Amino acid sequence: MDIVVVDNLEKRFGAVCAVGGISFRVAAGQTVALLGGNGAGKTTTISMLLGLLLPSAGSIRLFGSDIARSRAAVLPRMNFSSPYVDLPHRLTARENLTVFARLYGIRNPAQRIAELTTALDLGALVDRRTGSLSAGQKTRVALAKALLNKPELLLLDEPTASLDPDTADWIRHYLEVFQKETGAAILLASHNMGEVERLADEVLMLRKGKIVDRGTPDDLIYRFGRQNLEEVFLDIARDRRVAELPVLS
Ligand SMILES: Nc1ncnc2c1ncn2[C@@H]1O[C@H](COP(=O)(O)OP(=O)(O)OP(=O)(O)O)[C@@H](O)[C@H]1O
Repeated sequence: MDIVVVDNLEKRFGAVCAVGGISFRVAAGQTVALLGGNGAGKTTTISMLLGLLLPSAGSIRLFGSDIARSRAAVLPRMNFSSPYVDLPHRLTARENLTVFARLYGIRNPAQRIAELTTALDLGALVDRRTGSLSAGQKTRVALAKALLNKPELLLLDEPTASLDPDTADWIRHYLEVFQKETGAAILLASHNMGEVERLADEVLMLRKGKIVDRGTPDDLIYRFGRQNLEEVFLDIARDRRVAELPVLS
């Protein structure tokens, strides 16, 4: 079952075309990754799926409903994590999680927070003020926030940003387990190619708001004749640089 159906989605900011007519689907239990350089349109796409930005054109269907008409019905079934959205600094991590648990109408917030505290190893952090946590610690609290309502659709913008390699690795493992247990659909934006290679069933290569290539990580690596996704990404990025070089007369 398709949880996300995006059709010809566009977002313009004045003269800037941030997202230029992209179409994709994410099925239950599937992870789709948005990959692209700085400014390619990943965050803008995620913001439109969350209903934080209105598309300039195109449509977004989530759980079979047009988000433009049924945002209130679909939002409780989804959640997101982004390093660009800070939780209030003066509250402890537990207080922040409790506020969000209440917003999501979770029946037993204390129990759910305890589960996530164990799962994400937050025991030493959860009663500290959020503003006093390191970037990597905040990332883990943000992930706990994203998992509070056991979302059927999880939007992850750089989910392992600022995490050391060991912590990032077990967070990825935890996301895999969560998806296996719940059948959640995941849309992931990441600059970490190893992460995308490991987690994604399909990769959408974005450049200047357009999908310039797509496929499974293995398919892309094979077609580009490369060893890994990082090399594929560099091929695509370098094409762009060549195309953007000024023409010398
Ligand atoms: N509010 C805004 N007003 C004007 N332009 C914007 C706005 N938000 C994004 N843009 C522009 O839209 C384009 C896409 O930005 P977006 O943040 O979606 O890229 P991204 O792929 O997430 O990049 P990064 O990897 O750097 O996070 C960029 O050119 C950016 O400057």
